[in-house]
Amino acid sequence: MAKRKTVLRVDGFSKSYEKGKLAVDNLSFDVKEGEVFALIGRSGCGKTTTLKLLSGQMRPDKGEAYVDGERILGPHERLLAGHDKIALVEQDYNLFNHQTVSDNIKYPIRRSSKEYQEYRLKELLRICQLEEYAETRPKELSGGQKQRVAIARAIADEPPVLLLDEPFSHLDMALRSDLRRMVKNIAVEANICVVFVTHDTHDALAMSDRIGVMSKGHLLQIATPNEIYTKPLNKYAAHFFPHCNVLNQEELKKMDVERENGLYMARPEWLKVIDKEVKNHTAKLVHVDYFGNASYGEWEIEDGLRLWVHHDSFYNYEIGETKSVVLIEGTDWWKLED
Ligand SMILES: Nc1ncnc2c1ncn2[C@@H]1O[C@H](COP(=O)(O)OP(=O)(O)OP(=O)(O)O)[C@@H](O)[C@H]1O
Repeated sequence: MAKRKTVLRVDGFSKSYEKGKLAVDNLSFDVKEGEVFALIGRSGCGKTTTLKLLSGQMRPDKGEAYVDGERILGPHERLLAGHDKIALVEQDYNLFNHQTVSDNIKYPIRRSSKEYQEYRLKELLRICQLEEYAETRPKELSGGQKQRVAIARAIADEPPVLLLDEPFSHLDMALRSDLRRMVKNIAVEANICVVFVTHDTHDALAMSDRIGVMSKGHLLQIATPNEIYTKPLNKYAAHFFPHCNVLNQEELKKMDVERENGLYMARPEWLKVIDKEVKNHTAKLVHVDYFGNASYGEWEIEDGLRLWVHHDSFYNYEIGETKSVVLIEGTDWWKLED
């Protein structure tokens, strides 16, 4: 595959609101053309502040960002807020409710020729699946449709970078799936690099090429969704995905697993329930989280030692039932850093 060029480079961003308390702490990352990059992390870890620094709403105390090699200016260096090369879609969409969808989308390119405006509008209505709503006003649209208009308007002027703040937080599961696909298509088709912040680990895993895990203002780990899921750096990154098993050396010993001191992780899919009795692996089912297409069973191996196990949709275990829980072949406990 051809090497993609870096479009956005963030170099050592730091920002504090209060003296001595860094909201963003020496943050560096880069995003390539056509790439979707997710920033995930617990509430208050600095995700929104990072987007505000990037979108030019706020000035970093330290550090710089570059788009196509050109330093982006802070709000104190510009007459108008924001950047032409970086578009931000905020959670509340900020659409013009008294104008039609078409007028909203054409707003950023209103100074271009009429021919270009019409050509671009047609293209954006198609990409964002809004053709039938061209003459509708935003107040008559659903949340998902409004989100699509906001994205179409943000990319109208062909910015190389698109920032999305919690893009799908108001939407139901079916719509989220459609929009994830749309954003991914936009990134590839228009060669835009997309940075989005989210609390939703499904959105991050399903949509991004790489994920940055933030903690207390800094980036803990940057990796592909698969690496983040299977090889998280530490307990914080591991627990970002629910139903995660993190055990220490002593706990592993109870299952005859000998390891050096430290913490170890196994995803629920790495474990399975078998009928055969296996010494030190017998477990009682104490709880089930049911999701329709699958479920997660909490199995108690010893008093207090519980493991989450992924069950497929055909499981028929009863609470209180005793079986054995073992690792599936080809998987192993993953060592986490402190
Ligand atoms: N305007 C502000 N004044 C003072 N402190 C702020 C301000 N905005 C954010 N903070 C603090 O900065 C830190 C980072 O906040 P930020 O909103 O960037 O986090 P976040 O990861 O986006 O959180 P969430 O997921 O809840 O939106 C937090 O400790 C927050 O309390």
